[in-house]
Amino acid sequence: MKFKLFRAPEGRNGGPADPTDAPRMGGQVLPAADAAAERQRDAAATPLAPAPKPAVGAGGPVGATKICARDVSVFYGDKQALYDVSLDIPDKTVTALIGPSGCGKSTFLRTMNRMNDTIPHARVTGRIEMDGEDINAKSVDPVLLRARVGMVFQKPNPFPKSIYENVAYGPRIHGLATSKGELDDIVQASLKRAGLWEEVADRLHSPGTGLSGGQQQRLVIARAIAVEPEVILMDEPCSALDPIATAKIEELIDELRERYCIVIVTHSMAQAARVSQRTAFFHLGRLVETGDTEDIFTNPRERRTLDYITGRFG
Ligand SMILES: Nc1ncnc2c1ncn2[C@@H]1O[C@H](COP(=O)(O)OP(=O)(O)OP(=O)(O)O)[C@@H](O)[C@H]1O
Repeated sequence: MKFKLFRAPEGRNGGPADPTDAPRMGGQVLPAADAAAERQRDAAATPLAPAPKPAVGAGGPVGATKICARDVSVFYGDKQALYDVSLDIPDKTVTALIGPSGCGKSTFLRTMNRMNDTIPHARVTGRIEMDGEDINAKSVDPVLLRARVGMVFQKPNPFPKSIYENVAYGPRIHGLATSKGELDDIVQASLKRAGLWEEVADRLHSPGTGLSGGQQQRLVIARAIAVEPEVILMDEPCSALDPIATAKIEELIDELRERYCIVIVTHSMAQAARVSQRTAFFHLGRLVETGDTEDIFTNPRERRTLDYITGRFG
């Protein structure tokens, strides 16, 4: 059962990955730049890149455009954090947002489910459409939007409730199950899809906070999946995890992309190369370049992208 994103119908208007692991793609070893991602250095502002062309990514064909951002700027009070970003995000694809610290990756990620609305003094201009609908329209209920565009944060944040309740909470408040049996099925299916079922099946009523960090992150992903999202936003989902837990989440991301549109912010060049089919490079609040991940890492158009992925700044 699906719930509606909009309150009323509206017309169409409009932790690092393993640091020893150099990014690899198509058998080619790419420049290791993860260490450099920790460093910061200013550089000149960059021109706006054109919207990306549909293309075939490293891991297979990318889907049709799911989210379309046009001329998106974000201000925190008087300070502008994002400048006229135009980017098409394809469905059933992992899109990685990369760039040095403070370049606006998380700010842009948050525009896609209106999380910036929750930040005092944050103001968003421009237009963002999901399936052709303006997500900032007055008729859009941000709570429903955030169920359809789920978010996973850097630090796993399970509710202080049982594993079962963590996953059941969303479907219950959104009325996605009509019986306890149906709710049980949703919980089980979500935990399975998040690759956690085998590990927690015998302790569903234990606290979610008692799980390991990697398990907690998979629980949070199960929680997001349980309300049938179409898009999953991930803000450095592995940065608090060890390499083994990171590898599990990366495998999971690869599986999830068959069903969802996934956007991931990562500081790890190796991770972006491993998990994404599309990459967008941000610098100083501007989108510098976007394209197939393989192209961005092996043959970037912009000098600044090359300098970043080869660790000349970060
Ligand atoms: N809530 C906020 N209030 C004021 N300024 C903010 C806020 N959040 C972010 N900023 C500023 O906006 C700019 C972009 O920040 P953002 O967190 O989006 O960058 P980022 O690329 O995700 O950085 P990082 O990789 O370090 O997480 C930075 O200058 C940051 O200081």
